[in-house]
Amino acid sequence: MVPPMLEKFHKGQHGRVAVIGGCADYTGAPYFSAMASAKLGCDMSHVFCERSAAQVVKTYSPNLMVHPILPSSDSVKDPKSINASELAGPIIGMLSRLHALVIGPGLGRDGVTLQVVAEVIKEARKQSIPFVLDADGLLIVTQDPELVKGYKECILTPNVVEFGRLAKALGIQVSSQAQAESKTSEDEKISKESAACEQLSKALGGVTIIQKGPHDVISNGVTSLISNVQGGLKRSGGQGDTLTGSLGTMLAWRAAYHDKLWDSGEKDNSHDAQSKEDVQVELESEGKRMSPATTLLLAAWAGSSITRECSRRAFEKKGRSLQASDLTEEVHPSFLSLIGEPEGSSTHL
Ligand SMILES: NC(=O)C1=CN([C@@H]2O[C@H](COP(=O)(O)OP(=O)(O)OC[C@H]3O[C@@H](n4cnc5c(N)ncnc54)[C@H](O)[C@@H]3O)[C@@H](O)[C@H]2O)[C@@H](O)CC1
Ligand SMILES: Nc1ncnc2c1ncn2[C@@H]1O[C@H](COP(=O)(O)OP(=O)(O)OP(=O)(O)O)[C@@H](O)[C@H]1O
Ligand SMILES: [Mg+2]
Repeated sequence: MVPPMLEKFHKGQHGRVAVIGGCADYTGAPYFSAMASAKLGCDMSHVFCERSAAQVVKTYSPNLMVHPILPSSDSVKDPKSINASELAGPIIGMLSRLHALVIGPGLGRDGVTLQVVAEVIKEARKQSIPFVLDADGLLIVTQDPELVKGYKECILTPNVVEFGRLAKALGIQVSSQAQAESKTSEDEKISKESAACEQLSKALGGVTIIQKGPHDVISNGVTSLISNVQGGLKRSGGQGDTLTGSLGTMLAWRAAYHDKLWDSGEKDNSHDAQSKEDVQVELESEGKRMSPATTLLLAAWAGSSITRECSRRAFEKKGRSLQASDLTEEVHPSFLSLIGEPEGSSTHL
């Protein structure tokens, strides 16, 4: 699924990813997310943020393209009477040029902003653009689950608290951590946790969920995986942003794989994997193209594993002083050690 580095490619073909987030309160989250996308290897990394955040994010890095086009109560005349779809126009106008969106890092909870982003989600879905929803973006789903229900090109990345809120909104019973802890074996504990994730994914019509925690549980409602690559021991804020950015690039690469941007040397596959068994066969066999359900799980697993490896490496160097920005520096070495350059890549001239 990872495109090789070839001389024939032009700018943008390795991925155009946009992060929607960044407001007066939070400027770090969209930066960490967009930088993870860029450092993993996408060609163009955009941030669509509130105007008060834009200059700040730009000063963190000249590599990002930062657009102050996300409205808020502070930037509209009358926050009580807005036309959300009209206000979403400038962002919607850019969607057709993007391969993937990351919605939520540092978005904040301003009413106008959330209404506008809900319009962007509707349009992205209409255009079949894959997206990741995190942080305050998940609040939009908690308030209106129909926005994503049944959309197979989307990944939600809730932490423990966000997972609880989503489960409550959808009427799903989540066993408390204490209940899971009380299970005798590790296997039993994991199966209890993946059951809740699987149920939530089913209730949302098969969206993919990465439930973050001591290990990440990934489920599309039919197939569940556990990502248990060793992580670090420091729980600083902002590590979830490396996850969303990495997922953005993985989704862009996945789109390139399905669009046959390069000859992967695999045989065409007319069977569209749906069941757990089908997905397993595709994951274990080589030489045949994978189906979208399989590649989405793989993208989720890769993003999760890379983030945990970044955290482990950064913790090894920095110990308890680890900050989110330390993970950013580990994205490429983590990619190389977990995945590596695909065959056929010309990484040296
Ligand atoms: N540097 C930055 O700009 C950062 C911005 N962030 C943004 O901050 C906003 C709010 O995000 P929050 O994550 O604080 O969301 P919430 O405001 O919903 O707070 C969640 C709370 O749950 C707690 N919590 C987390 N995991 C827990 C667990 N396993 N058990 C018990 N409690 C747990 C956290 O300490 C936090 O206080 C989002 O927009 C987010 O993107 C964060 O991503 C952190 C970094
Ligand atoms: N106990 C843990 N052990 C190892 N890794 C963990 C642990 N808890 C979380 N992680 C990892 O840390 C990353 C961020 O997860 P976390 O639960 O902190 O998300 P978050 O609260 O949304 O973070 P953020 O502060 O960025 O919003 C994920 O990759 C997750 O796998
Ligand atoms: Mg978070």
